[in-house]
Amino acid sequence: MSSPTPSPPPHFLALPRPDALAGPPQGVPDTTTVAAHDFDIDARTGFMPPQPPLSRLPEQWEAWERILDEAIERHLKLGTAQDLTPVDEATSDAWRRRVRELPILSTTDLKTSEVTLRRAHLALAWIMHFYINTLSPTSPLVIPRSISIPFLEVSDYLALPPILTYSDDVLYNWKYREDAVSEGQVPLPTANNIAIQTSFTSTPSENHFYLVPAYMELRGATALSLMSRIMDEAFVRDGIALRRISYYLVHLARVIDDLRTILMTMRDGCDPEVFYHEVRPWFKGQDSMHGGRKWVFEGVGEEGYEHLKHPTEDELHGPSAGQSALIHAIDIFLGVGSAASSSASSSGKTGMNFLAQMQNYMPRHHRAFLRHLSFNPRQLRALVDAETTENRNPELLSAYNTAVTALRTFRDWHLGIVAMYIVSPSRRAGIGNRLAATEHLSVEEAESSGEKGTGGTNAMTFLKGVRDKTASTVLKKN
Ligand code: HEM
Repeated sequence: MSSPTPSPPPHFLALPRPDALAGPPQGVPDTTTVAAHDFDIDARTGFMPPQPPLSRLPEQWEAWERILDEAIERHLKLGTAQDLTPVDEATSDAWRRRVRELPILSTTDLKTSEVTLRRAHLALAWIMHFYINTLSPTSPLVIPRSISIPFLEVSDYLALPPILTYSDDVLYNWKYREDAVSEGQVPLPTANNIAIQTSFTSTPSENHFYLVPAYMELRGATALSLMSRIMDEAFVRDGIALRRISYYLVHLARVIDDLRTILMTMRDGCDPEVFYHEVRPWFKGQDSMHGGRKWVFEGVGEEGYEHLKHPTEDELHGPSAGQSALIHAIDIFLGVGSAASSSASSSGKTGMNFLAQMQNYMPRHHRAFLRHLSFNPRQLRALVDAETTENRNPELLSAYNTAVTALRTFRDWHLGIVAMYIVSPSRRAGIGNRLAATEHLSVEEAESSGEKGTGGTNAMTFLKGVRDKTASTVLKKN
């Protein structure tokens, strides 16, 4: 007699989340992200995870955590700092020597959990940026094998570039404030209960610099749910559905206005001088290096490491909020040319290609979401265009244009932030200082000299271009 067929296990989506450290039991899919099957977006927190990211790797990789702690506790100074003393240099030298002496830890067991991999990417990225940016402005930029090998492997598993990304300093870099959580309770993250886990300088300005975009991401959850509702109504597309779309679009415009208001709270806690001179230089990618020096990832091409590939130039831009999937999603949804046409495969360092390139720096589920959004067969702009011919549905036209204009205004104000945090401090610093040539040019000078943003763009020209593209997305009807 044959044995009875075992009853099917409960659907994996109904299973409890596995322990982030232990990973899922054998044969059970990893559901440690909220909805890895569904773009890892949470209806309440948007692109931010609804539970705090892992704050420390399991014991096996404690050496990375310890060396990162040490860099932070010793307040390592930038190799380009004007006030660098011989003691500072010796402290950084000793720390870098200890990094080189670390064993090459295996990354195989990290693969059991997405959240563990994320923490590994974060830890290794911060260590690498500490390492590179404490070097003197003329040193060769060699990332030692103890870091380069595991970092290239972890980045490969996550399909991310091996560099600090927006997800490492914002999305997965928060914890609950100690005074905000009572025992046994796990609240949702809000602007009132989160703090930052890791920073280069431990200054309030740097913490605030990461918190503001985190607050924006949380507010952005409403934008994502409005988009989803609008897409449902677009499917129905009758008179009532069009009226509802108008209503939701006006609501979306208000949410974008809120994002702008939150952006401007940057001024409440981030000092432009501290940001420009002490925080921003830590973000430098390969393209912002003094003297155009290239980064070398040790181990690549060596025997036993044939699986490692040296990152390309396009994979070594420093972190930028241009990597926030939220703003890209709004762009694509409203049909702003910049992002709507991006396929993340285009190359090139300037203009709209830059935004497409930035998608490669986003967590892969979010990148997949943007791709999904851009392939939506019922594109909103085309719908509004078609439904408002011959003066029909003026309410819909106006609602759509209100949302686009809110986004354009957001970008106007963002330009103001860039002026305040990059242009003005660079002017005050003067441009006589050639040592920090890439950091000390005004935007006008930058435009003519090719000064770059941390993401490697000719910052102001690029940002104005995207703002103008947004402005030209407004639908005009005669
Ligand atoms: C002190 C604060 C900020 C400064 C100095 C700043 C500066 C810049 C710069 C220079 C760029 C050009 C790209 C690059 O090379 O990195 C950029 C792009 C961008 N930034 Fe910011 N940024 C700040 C805060 C924010 C925040 C909080 C957000 C919100 C998520 C944001 C959203 C964007 C977006 C979406 C882009 C891509 C261009 C666009 O879509 O218009 N920025 N930013």
